[in-house]
Amino acid sequence: MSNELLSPAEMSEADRLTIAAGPTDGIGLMRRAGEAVAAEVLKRYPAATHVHVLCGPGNNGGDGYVVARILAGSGVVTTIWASGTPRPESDAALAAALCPLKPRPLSGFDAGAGSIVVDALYGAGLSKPLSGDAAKAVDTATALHLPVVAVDLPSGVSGAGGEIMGRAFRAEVTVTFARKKPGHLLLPGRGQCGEIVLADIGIGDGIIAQLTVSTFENGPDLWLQEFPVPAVDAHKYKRGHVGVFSGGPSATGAARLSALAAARSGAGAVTVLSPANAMQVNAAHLTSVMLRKADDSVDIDAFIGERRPSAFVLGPGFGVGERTRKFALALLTSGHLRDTSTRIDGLVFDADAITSFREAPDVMFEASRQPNAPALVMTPHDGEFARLFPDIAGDETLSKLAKARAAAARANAIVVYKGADTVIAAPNGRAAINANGAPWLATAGSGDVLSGIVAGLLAQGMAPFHAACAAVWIHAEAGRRFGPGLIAEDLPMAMVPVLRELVENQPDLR
Ligand SMILES: NC(=O)C1=CN([C@@H]2O[C@H](COP(=O)(O)OP(=O)(O)OC[C@H]3O[C@@H](n4cnc5c(N)ncnc54)[C@H](O)[C@@H]3O)[C@@H](O)[C@H]2O)[C@@H](O)CC1
Ligand SMILES: Nc1ncnc2c1ncn2[C@@H]1O[C@H](COP(=O)(O)OP(=O)(O)O)[C@@H](O)[C@H]1O
Ligand SMILES: [K+]
Repeated sequence: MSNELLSPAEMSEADRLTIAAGPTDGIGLMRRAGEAVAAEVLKRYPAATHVHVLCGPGNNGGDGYVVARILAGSGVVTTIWASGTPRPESDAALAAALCPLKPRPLSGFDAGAGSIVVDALYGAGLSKPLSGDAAKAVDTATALHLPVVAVDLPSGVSGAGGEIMGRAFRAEVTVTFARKKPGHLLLPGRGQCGEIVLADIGIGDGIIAQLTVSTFENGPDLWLQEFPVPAVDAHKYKRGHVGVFSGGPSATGAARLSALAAARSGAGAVTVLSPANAMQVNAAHLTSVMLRKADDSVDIDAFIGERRPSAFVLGPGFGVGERTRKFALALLTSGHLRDTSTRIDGLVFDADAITSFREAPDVMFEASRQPNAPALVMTPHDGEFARLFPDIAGDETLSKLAKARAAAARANAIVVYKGADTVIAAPNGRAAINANGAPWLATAGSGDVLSGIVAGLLAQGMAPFHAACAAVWIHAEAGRRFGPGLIAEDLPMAMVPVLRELVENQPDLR
């Protein structure tokens, strides 16, 4: 697998383990890193008149000296602009010594039209906001509209969390090594990277395996093995039964969107659970999806007892308040109603089910921590996240990845922290960052569809973290492929070709 995302600390550990295992040494890794960047520059900009390589004082700068040496050796007019000098006897100092070009001070950086910038100022070691000559270099490159090739990360972007520290280069291409870093996928960092090229510099899969990485880029590699495909002798209830709670007569659409998505994602049966006064409205709009009255927890218990649902969605269009809290807690404590052979595989709390606990989030967390509680997946967008986890949301030292992890641990739930860079985090610290979406998904009801897909996959027995990851990826893929004109109603149908490809690519078709 190559979907692991390495923190700066994990990357330097990979570096250390590789060198310890031999035969590659530190300068060997640096040489391969520089060669990969130089090859990319030569391939992409064959007509460049002049390449300006900006070198920092650390190993990122060391990579830059290798790039400059290769480019100059290939006949490209090359200038090095250096900020500080590498620490004596470091790999970077050796790379600088092997480079025949005399560096000029970064303070004087200037470039003519047709030039290319190689940004090798700071990478994984960025420790404070860009300032002084480095910040000025960003401004100069931006003002001159120069194409930038970033080494490892655009300088100023945090590899751990994607934050922009002070200022950052906006690269056309970023060449990174061994594995991507979270900062390549999280916003705003992702927007600064341009195209990301992953170069093999000799850090093997065996080394990465020793790191026990817990952060991944979301994609089929992570969960395809587990993706549900019905067995030959399947019947509809074996494929899972999802219950989706509907709001009142003027707020029923969200639940139906969610229900349809649950059905499309492969649940064998889906029931909309409706207040008595919204039964007619729902009935007028449902065909394959079933309908049943659910006004209170007695109705919920009866449904669970008689119809053996395996997953529920609560929240879309449901309304904020005491009734929602009661329903949520009834579901979280429904374990006692089921024997282990027919337990509820999971709950999805979205929208109003999240907001309803804003005054007393601990009441929900307490219930979700009980040993019998069904697995809980929550799908907050930014606003909902801040209502349930105000202190985590407001902590500016935390990245979106760290926030999602902290929330998942506190709530004992899978947290799908939505947005253009959705993060899926589990209470045990595993997390995935999603990057296949598109802004077409920013349309009313899109989140309702997502909650239904999660429930559909939970009902088919996928483990909660993987169900959430798969749902987010499928939802994003469907929206991205559909493109302009997308509305939430289109998403369930747009999922079909995506699902087909997943099933056809499944390694273990039953
Ligand atoms: N770890 C690995 O496996 C490999 C790392 N390589 C390169 O090494 C880089 C990491 O090297 P380092 O750990 O030396 O880190 P960097 O070269 O990214 O930066 C470290 C240096 O910059 C200074 N610094 C950081 N932020 C600053 C700021 N805003 N203003 C002024 N000074 C600042 C630090 O004090 C330190 O001297 C990677 O990004 C990559 O380019 C490659 O050589 C290949 C192998
Ligand atoms: N710019 C974007 N790029 C990619 N995905 C996006 C973007 N904006 C929103 N989304 C996705 O669209 C969905 C919107 O959900 P949500 O905010 O709950 O909307 P609604 O409440 O209207 O259903 C989420 O899955 C989110 O990740
Ligand atoms: K850089």
